[in-house]
Amino acid sequence: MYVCGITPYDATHLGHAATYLAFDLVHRVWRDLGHDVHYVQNVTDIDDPLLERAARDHDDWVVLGMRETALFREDMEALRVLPPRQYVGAVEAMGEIAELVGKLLAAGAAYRVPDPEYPDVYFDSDASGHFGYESNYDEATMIELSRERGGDPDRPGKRHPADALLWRMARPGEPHWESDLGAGRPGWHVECTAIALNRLGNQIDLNGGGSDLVFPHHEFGAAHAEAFTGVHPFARHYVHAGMIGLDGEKMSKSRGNLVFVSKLRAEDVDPNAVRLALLAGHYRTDRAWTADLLATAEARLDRWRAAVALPAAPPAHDLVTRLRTHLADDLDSPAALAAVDAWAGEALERRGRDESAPALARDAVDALLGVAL
Ligand SMILES: Nc1ncnc2c1ncn2[C@@H]1O[C@H](COS(=O)(=O)NC(=O)[C@@H](N)CS)[C@@H](O)[C@H]1O
Ligand SMILES: [Zn+2]
Repeated sequence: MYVCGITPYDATHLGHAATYLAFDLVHRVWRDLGHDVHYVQNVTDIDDPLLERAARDHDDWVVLGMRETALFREDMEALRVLPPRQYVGAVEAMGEIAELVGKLLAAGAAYRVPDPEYPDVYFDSDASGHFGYESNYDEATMIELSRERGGDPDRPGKRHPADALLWRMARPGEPHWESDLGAGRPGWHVECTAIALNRLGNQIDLNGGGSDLVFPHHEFGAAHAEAFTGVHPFARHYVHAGMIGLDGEKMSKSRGNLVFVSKLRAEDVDPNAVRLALLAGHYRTDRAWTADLLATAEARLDRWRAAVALPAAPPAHDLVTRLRTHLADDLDSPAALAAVDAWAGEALERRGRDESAPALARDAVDALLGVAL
């Protein structure tokens, strides 16, 4: 499983958290089924948005990235997200990224624009032979989203407007790395392709992220991999989580309407309540963060904790079965939470005589939902 990591600034807002919680459910379900999950995640610790934020705040971009990456990992641990087996920064993977770009260029899957000053390397969207299958967007949409999300469709000399940058030749004042391609730095998508291919192989089970990664990021991630390996599809499943909003707007760095996990933690909000609040909505649904959502989750957490503290309760075996069934049904966490509500309600109202039930319920909620009672 390759799940795209953060671009390390403005970490960790509740949108990030919701997306990593979605893939934490996948991770837990697969481990519950006995799979030895090889989970890899990157950190986009070199890219235009990070450099822009560092410049805005007169911050060193390396220090900003390290600080925010540390905060992100702390927040993930607080939310009881199981860590990936490998957590790889683009900067530390620079050699293998440049190597992949060189191979794509040598294979004719990439080209340099005829710009004598900056002959940047672009990927030819026709190179994989399957371009567009991941998003299924039409060309106009692709060009629009490319423009909105870091692409440069109007750049003269590109074979196709949406062709993605693979290697940006060094500009004055910009960080750059020596390579056979000349000094420069990588495009966004190829960073993830190199890190995933080199650790997970030519075909993976799941490539995941939020829905704003459908295009261009995961489309090109797939196309770069497939053009290089000839193996299609790169990922058997491309899974995208819905957007968390605030006051009707998507929670995003550009809008600055962010609620941070670390701020809630500093206000002594139990991270398990934050986790429950985000799991109360289906992972693919665009949904809002509200104070009410958190209050409801806190009450739910208290009730669940009271139930598992009982000396005995109704048997919890079919609760475990229900949790597994609901999560197997496209990660239906709302139904899973309702199943625990039902068991806890019965335990608190009518008690029960099974002395092993409270511990079984507690362990199942911990293992499958990641919530500590
Ligand atoms: N409001 C939001 N709701 C849900 N998920 C979000 C939201 N904003 C960002 N995300 C997701 O959080 C993850 C990290 O986003 S990010 O920090 O912008 N970083 C990146 O998208 C790239 N570093 C991926 S290689 C991505 O999967 C993104 O889709
Ligand atoms: Zn990525």
